[in-house]
Amino acid sequence: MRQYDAIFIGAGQAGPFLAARMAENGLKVALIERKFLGGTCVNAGCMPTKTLVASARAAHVARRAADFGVSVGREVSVDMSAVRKRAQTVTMDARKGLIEWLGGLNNLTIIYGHARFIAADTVVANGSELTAPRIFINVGARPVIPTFPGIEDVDYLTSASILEMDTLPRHLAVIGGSYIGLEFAQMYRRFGSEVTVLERGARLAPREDEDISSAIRDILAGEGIAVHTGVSEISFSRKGEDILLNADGTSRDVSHVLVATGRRPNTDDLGLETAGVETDARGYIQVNDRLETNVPGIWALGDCNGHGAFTHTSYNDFEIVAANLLDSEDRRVSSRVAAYALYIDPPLGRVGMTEKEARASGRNVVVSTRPMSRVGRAKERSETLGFMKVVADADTKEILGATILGIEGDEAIHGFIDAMTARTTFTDLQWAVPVHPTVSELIPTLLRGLS
Ligand SMILES: Cc1cc2nc3c(=O)[nH]c(=O)nc-3n(C[C@H](O)[C@H](O)[C@H](O)COP(=O)(O)OP(=O)(O)OC[C@H]3O[C@@H](n4cnc5c(N)ncnc54)[C@H](O)[C@@H]3O)c2cc1C
Ligand SMILES: NC(=O)c1ccc[n+]([C@@H]2O[C@H](COP(=O)([O-])OP(=O)(O)OC[C@H]3O[C@@H](n4cnc5c(N)ncnc54)[C@H](O)[C@@H]3O)[C@@H](O)[C@H]2O)c1
Repeated sequence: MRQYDAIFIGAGQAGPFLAARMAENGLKVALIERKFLGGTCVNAGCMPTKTLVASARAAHVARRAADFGVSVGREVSVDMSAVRKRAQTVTMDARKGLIEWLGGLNNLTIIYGHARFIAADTVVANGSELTAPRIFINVGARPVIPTFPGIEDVDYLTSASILEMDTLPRHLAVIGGSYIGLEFAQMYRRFGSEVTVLERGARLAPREDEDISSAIRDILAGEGIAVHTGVSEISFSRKGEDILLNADGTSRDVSHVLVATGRRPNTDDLGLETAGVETDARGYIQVNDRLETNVPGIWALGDCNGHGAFTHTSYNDFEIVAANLLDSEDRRVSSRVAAYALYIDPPLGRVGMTEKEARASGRNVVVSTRPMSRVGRAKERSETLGFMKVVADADTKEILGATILGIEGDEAIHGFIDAMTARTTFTDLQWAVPVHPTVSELIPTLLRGLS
């Protein structure tokens, strides 16, 4: 039995940073990873996909070159092998950086293998038993594959396996019209594939407000993506080299299928029952506001605790636990302002409540919207699709949430993230003097629309 001060299971976007802090503080730490350091974000998530999104945007801009008075000479084509290589390079550089950094730390041992609890303070990995008074779980999540009839007979793709593609699909069907599905749908359309999106919900990105879902649909349909919502019965069969996709009685002959119907936590083969760690019905580890599980000495960070499904929320979990354990602070997950982006182009930047959530809260809600066609930066770049919207409490003047669907919306939303984190009222911001010509310059005008 090997004795440590702390054991980390999974090297995602929280564990390695906390492991490093502890090792630097002189604690003896084991970091167990069954695949690659950096987890989903580095190896099969944010980094490769945003690199691919950038390639797809380059193709899109090149096709629109004439709109800017620029000639590119001949028809734009995409070398999928070079596109894939570029994404792999970004991933490999990041992974290599982690291997060098973590591998060079004193007091930190990296163990490659699947870890499983055999007691509340003991795990087994690669046949060795390791014990520690503190165990941190950062095991992430994986794609959910619904039991569609015939799915096992076809070589469907997931968000991970599609990253290995180095040829262009003739026709890509995307099942699931949310973050993963929409990013890949637009990307492959821009690479040159025919793309069909099938979403079970009544609209795309069903968690967003209806006006946002509808604008997203317009953006994607405008690029020639076929969008079908409210789809309930999906089945598959083989048709020679192709796949016959049947959805609500309509058959489509497609060359590839991407299943992007959500993710589930990697908590089903972890021995959590043996350790006595509680999960909810969907397998998410139950934690309190300080990310402690019901078992003293065991914490859960990142996607597996169900309090966030993003790299920045996982990293913030690290910050919370590090502050509480190493810096004598009292940080809590409930003080986090929820924010994220959807990386279609133009992107969707989001923070806080949707309008629907704000109205359901029973507050006296005021809303202001402005189209991106009012933004100088958008006009100058000939990219005026989308709009911005802010939702506030008319009584307290609190900003409850904001959305920027439009060029640079993922960056401009940070004005709202910062304001909400600082609990600034909208009246304080209405007379800010922004820089011209930026996307953010319309924000004071947007806020003046609240009163
Ligand atoms: C296609 C895609 C695109 C995304 N894009 C974005 C984006 O643009 N922005 C964003 O914020 N988020 C994005 N995400 C989400 C983001 O990748 C995750 O939220 C982020 O990686 C945080 O995950 P984590 O720290 O919980 O664990 P992960 O990064 O998932 O890492 C968990 C690690 O644990 C390991 N592991 C699991 N079980 C065991 C075990 N029993 N023993 C040993 N090791 C184990 C796994 O191999 C893995 O390496 C995207 C996700 C996907 C799939
Ligand atoms: N930009 C980002 O930050 C980013 C990008 C990609 C992924 N992610 C993370 O990955 C997570 C998973 O993303 P996701 O898009 O797979 O999941 P999701 O849960 O966001 O969306 C899944 C979609 O599939 C639909 N769906 C479910 N079952 C279906 C069925 N049988 N037929 C048709 N449609 C069906 C759902 O209605 C939903 O719209 C997200 O929660 C997010 O945190 C983040």
